[in-house]
Amino acid sequence: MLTSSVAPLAVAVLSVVLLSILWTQRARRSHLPPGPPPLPILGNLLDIPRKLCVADYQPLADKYGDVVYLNAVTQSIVVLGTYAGASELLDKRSSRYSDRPSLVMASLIGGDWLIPYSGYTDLWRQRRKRFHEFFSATAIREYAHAQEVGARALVRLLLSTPENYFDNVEFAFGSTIFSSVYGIDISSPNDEYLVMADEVMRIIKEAYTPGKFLVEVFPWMRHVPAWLPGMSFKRKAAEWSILLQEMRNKAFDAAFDKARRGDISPCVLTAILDKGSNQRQLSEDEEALARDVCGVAYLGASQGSSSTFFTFLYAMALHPDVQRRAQAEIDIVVGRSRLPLMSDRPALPYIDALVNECLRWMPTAQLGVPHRSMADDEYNGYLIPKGTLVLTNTRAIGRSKEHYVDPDEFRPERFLKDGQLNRDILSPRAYAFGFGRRICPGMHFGEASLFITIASVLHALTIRPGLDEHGRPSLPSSEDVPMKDGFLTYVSLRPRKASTYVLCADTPKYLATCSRRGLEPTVVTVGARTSIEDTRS
Ligand code: HEM
Repeated sequence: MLTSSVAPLAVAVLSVVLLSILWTQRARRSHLPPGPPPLPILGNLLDIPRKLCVADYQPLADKYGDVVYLNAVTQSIVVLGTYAGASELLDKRSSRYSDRPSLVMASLIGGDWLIPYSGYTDLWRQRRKRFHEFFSATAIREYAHAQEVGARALVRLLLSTPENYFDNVEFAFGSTIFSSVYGIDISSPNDEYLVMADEVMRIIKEAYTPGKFLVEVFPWMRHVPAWLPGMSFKRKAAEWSILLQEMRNKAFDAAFDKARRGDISPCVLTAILDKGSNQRQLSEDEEALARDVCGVAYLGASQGSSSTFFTFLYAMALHPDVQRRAQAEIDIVVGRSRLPLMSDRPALPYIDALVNECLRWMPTAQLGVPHRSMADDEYNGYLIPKGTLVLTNTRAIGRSKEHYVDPDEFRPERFLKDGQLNRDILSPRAYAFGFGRRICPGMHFGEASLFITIASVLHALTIRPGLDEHGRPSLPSSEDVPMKDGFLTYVSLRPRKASTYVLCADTPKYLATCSRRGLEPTVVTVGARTSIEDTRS
């Protein structure tokens, strides 16, 4: 009796609850930013460009505007196309937008300490704070020498094997960060630390590719035994976690040993040791933190600097006028008998402007690195739901007419006024290195490395278009040039005429040693031009 009278009431209540849920969801959806209409269940999965690369994404931006909303099954994605939008959300409201997407594979490979990928956690805050201490604008002055040595190593390699410039560039930036962090000099691309770090980079790329592993869609799979069919991801993760730990510890242990013996040049590790609670001794926690900070530096650094340098090479081949102007500035300030030094930087504003222009014209992370929102938010009347992945179209910002005149042109002088950097023009460091609490903590190091490497290479070499199969100069349009791959065959490097200098790691010391021992510095003839090269390494 009771049952028969309650049943209709229960059905009515349930219907009201369901309707109100549906109504709320619909109302929420109607406040979302514009985007392609979603399909049932899949959402916009089929609209999302496979690699979410900027060229594929642009038609969506052209159609739906500066804030585009996409939904991949259950994952909300927002792509911001203006500096104002990105700065408002990611800089000003940084406390709500500083998380990262969390991936099961990341925790299976033990990657919680990897600053770029970890969530907005206490562990991340601690590591990031420590990282910043050793890579602030002031702290990086300590590594100027290592950066100069790296730039010279690259010049030497490019003079001897210009056709291998791709590997040479990657090696030079990799070895520079290694010696800045661990005080370890790396003399060959086959060095075990470098090989290991590159392998780890490859693993990280694979492990952090969204949708690559089914376990990201069905997280319960992580609890299924590894020997069952379809569980190869678990075996992979176990192997990878060993490699990741090896990479974190091997160079650190070797450098730590050298530091204890006092047999190491100033580097991040020595700076950490000097700041430790007890001279050159670290507590267990301090040591774990130090291992993480040092390990992350190589992984963070390796991508940004070299891909911006490839942009530079391409831009120089395309714009010989810019190249000539940059070389003229270097020749006047530095002269032809030595390579540029970091201390020349204040007198080389055009080179600084050139670095800026490379970062603006083709930013490395063209859709930024995803930030994840931590609470519902509202922007320009649109709802940005909690858990949304926010991407920034940094390429569109760099090419925006709102900030730059003739934005598609490669013109470093846009950043200069009265021979100095013009602070009124939006600097690419405001977006090319990301935003807010997640902004790249290695930006000062990265910029300085680019400056000295670009100045040194321009001093020694001329960059020209590569040749096509008929031997004619050929350069694809910038739209067709991928950031790295496929870009190799298009540039050729030639030594500049009439420059003679010493290409060794520590020129004054080398010359002093030569004169003390009554030795002549080694002279090597390269192409049309004579240079003096240190053959010790
Ligand atoms: C031209 C060179 C570089 C460029 C263009 C660049 C760009 C970026 C970008 C776009 C991000 C993502 C920021 C965000 O999420 O908003 C980032 C993060 C990061 N970068 Fe760089 N970077 C460069 C050099 C370096 C160097 C030299 C280091 C290390 C010494 C480094 C270490 C890092 C780290 C650790 C993060 C993660 C920050 C976090 O998630 O909290 N980067 N970088």
